[in-house]
Amino acid sequence: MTRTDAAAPAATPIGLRVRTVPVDDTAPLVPRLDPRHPLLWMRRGEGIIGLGEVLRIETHGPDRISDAARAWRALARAADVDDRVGLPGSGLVAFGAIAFADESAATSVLVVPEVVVGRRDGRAWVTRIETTDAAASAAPGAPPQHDRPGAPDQPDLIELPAPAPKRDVPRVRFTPGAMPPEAYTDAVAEAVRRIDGGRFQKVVLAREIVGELHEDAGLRAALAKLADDYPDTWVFAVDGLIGASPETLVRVDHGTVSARVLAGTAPRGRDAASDRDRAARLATSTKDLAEHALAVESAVATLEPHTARLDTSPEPFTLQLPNLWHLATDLKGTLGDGSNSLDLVRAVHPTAAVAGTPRDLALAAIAELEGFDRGRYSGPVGWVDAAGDGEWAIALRCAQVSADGAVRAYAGCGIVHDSVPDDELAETDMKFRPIVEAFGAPPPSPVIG
Ligand SMILES: C=C(O[C@@H]1C=C(C(=O)O)C=C[C@H]1O)C(=O)O
Repeated sequence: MTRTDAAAPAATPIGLRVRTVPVDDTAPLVPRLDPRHPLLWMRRGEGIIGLGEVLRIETHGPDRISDAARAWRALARAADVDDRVGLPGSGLVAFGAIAFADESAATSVLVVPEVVVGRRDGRAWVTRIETTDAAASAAPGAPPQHDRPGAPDQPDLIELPAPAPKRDVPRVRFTPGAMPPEAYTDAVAEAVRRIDGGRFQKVVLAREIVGELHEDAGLRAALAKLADDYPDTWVFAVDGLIGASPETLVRVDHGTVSARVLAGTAPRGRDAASDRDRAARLATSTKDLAEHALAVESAVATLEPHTARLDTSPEPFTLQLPNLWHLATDLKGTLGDGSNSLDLVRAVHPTAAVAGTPRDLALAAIAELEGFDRGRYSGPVGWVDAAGDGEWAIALRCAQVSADGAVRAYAGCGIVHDSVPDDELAETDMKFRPIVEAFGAPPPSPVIG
């Protein structure tokens, strides 16, 4: 595995040989994941998994996204790609997870796997990636590349790991981490005071819960549960960051661009009637519509300069998830300036859905009032291909699992002038549900009608 610090002076880009072929395999993706180092991007059963690691690009600091974009362009340009499938996610891809804050200690990564298995539109494929350096340094006497099963010339001969049987989800007991509940409601009250004082319009404040994962447990069962319980979200795993996000930061596919903005949240009802009522109240709530409008404005303002055309769905709609309702707006357009998906990630991150409005004042308030490092929570997570196309979500409803088994999960809420601290705390509990249940814990609070 090669590790590249993208901020270092440009060295000769590493050569990659990439071959994608169609396969008949129709087995689900999740059981094939490497439980220790899962790489996953999936929605409604379709997507890609990565096995092994050829190289990673690591970046830090305020230029972490543009540095990664530059390093990726150089790598992709030098790659020899034979893609016989031509679907989003085939050919050369890297899985990425990017830190939320400029000053975060967390590393931003693009990980290039050795093998990618993908499924989309009823088709399946396998991609084999290797460095040409590795090919050149094959030991004397080793069989020629094309005779080895799984060599790039014959990726269809790759022996895929057998799907693993379903296992129980590992039990993790979560306790408050940075920003325990009392500190959170205090921070929300202080944010409301500052908003009322005219300092800014909206700030997103998050809190953390922490747990310990048994060293043998692996992450496959937790990911299987996220995928089963939240099929309509982006279920992801990149370098220990796992989650199920409903929010599409940006997708780029052959010159088209799309995004889904979420802001404004309500609990699900206890029965069908109260559930409908919850959704109807959310759709007409002045507080939530105002909070939502700020998030849409920020997404449009940051995407528009890169598009020839950009349309938004006319009214925010209510998006139903198993744990809550969101207000949602879809954006769709065509690219106008040759940007790739990482360029757009750089342009839109952090949106008002996870930072606030105005952005700079909101970020300063987050640093002061939250006071902990969000790591990759609320940062971009997704994948990019050789042409720069890709799919990126905002890393929400997620946890970062470290090599030592420490699990840190995060959830936050947009605070506006009429936010009520206890309601916001309850909303974070709803948002923690996917991840705490994926780790075998009971829901943190009952769904109220
Ligand atoms: C910040 C989070 O979610 C964001 C905040 C929302 C809100 O405040 O209504 C809704 C969706 C997300 O954009 C989170 O899940 O941690």
